[in-house]
Amino acid sequence: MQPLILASASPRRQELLTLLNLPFTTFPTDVDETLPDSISPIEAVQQLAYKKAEAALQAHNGSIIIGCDTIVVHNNHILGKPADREDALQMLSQLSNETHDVYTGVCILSNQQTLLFYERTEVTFWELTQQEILAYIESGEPFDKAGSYGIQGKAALFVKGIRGDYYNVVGLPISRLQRELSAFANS
Ligand SMILES: Cc1cn([C@H]2C[C@H](O)[C@@H](COP(=O)(O)OP(=O)(O)OP(=O)(O)O)O2)c(=O)[nH]c1=O
Repeated sequence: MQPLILASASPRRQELLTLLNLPFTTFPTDVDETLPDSISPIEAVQQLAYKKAEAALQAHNGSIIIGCDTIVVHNNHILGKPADREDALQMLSQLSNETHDVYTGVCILSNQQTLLFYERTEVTFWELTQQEILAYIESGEPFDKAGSYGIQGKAALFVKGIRGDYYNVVGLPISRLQRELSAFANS
């Protein structure tokens, strides 16, 4: 197989990809993640995953690249990473006592082929008090995460229920990726 490269700075994605038992290296990209207002969540995550993979392929011709993007969607609003504490407070208050969707788009890209897919996971939060939200923001955990929370961290305590792949929420739908990657390598 051609060299495998994960186009990501996320340590969580890196850790999850090791589950496949395949040698890989990482190449973080710095693409502009601004989205047009009218874009759907499915288009948004796949478009950004493709952008990240494409940027990495330019630097690693001949490799197989994996690019990913994760967003939170509540009431048709796309929530990315919070800009500041105020933004995190607003997002977490919005998610309290509600169900939202987490979408991760994945792009597998080589010089010859492009494969795009996405996974959606439904997450329901308990009702959160202002005090709980402020303490969570104080922990610093929200700032590099879509929707201002990490299900794998202290925000585990916010989660009443989940439907779909847990690892998709963390940023990499690893079981689907394994299947898509072997289809990609065999086609
Ligand atoms: C909802 C949620 C998101 N996240 C993370 C996954 C992603 O890393 C991040 C969303 O930002 P992304 O832009 O998808 O990824 P990133 O900037 O961290 O890494 P890169 O672009 O280099 O691949 O939010 C969690 O870790 N836990 C969660 O529960």
